[in-house]
Amino acid sequence: MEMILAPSILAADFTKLGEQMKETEREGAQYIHFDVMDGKFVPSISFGMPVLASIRNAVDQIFDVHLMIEEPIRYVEEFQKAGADIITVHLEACSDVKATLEKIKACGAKAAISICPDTPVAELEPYVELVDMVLIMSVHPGFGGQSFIPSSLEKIRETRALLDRVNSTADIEVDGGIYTTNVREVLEAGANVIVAGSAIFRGDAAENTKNMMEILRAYE
Ligand SMILES: O=C(CO)[C@H](O)[C@H](O)COP(=O)(O)O
Ligand SMILES: [Fe+2]
Repeated sequence: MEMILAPSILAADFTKLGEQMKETEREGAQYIHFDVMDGKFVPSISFGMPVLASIRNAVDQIFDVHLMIEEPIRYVEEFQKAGADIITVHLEACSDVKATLEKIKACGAKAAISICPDTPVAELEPYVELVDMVLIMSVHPGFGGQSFIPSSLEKIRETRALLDRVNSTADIEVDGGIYTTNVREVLEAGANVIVAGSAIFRGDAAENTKNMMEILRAYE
């Protein structure tokens, strides 16, 4: 299975964002992770469609858009048009999860579902056959730079067991507090898409990507 790195630009230096994204691309990061926050589902506000559209063509990486917004069904079409390849919505944020996932697929993007640290994996069960990816949050969504919550490892194992039964081709992405020091445990638990913000963009993005990719490739 291909191990994928998704650098989260939330932690990037926005005065040189294009160049930093290119550095991660040159060193082998296959995705760019784009965190959208609405100040309601999560306390903070980040960026939205115009920013995505403006950076979309700076790189050829897959744009992995993580919507931390209430009722994301309202915006999936606009994010797809702005350049999203994968759109992740939170189970906790949707009044109709199935309709939201179907709308993502209908506009031509890949659909993913995420759960917060306090939401049990069992709640994913009705939706896993509809998705291309499950995102397990390993921090409470809303901010970069937090510490990895250790109980996430058991949730990753449970999700892998669920997918083995229902949708074995789906990916498991994990997001929050992942560094070269703990990424091995996350991969060993069954994840194959790793989001990393601070670990990539604090310091030398090229060097950090290279080091993370070296670990990921050893698990392929
Ligand atoms: O979704 C997120 C926060 O809600 C971010 O993707 C995540 O926090 C990445 O940042 P870091 O690697 O610094 O923890
Ligand atoms: Fe994220």
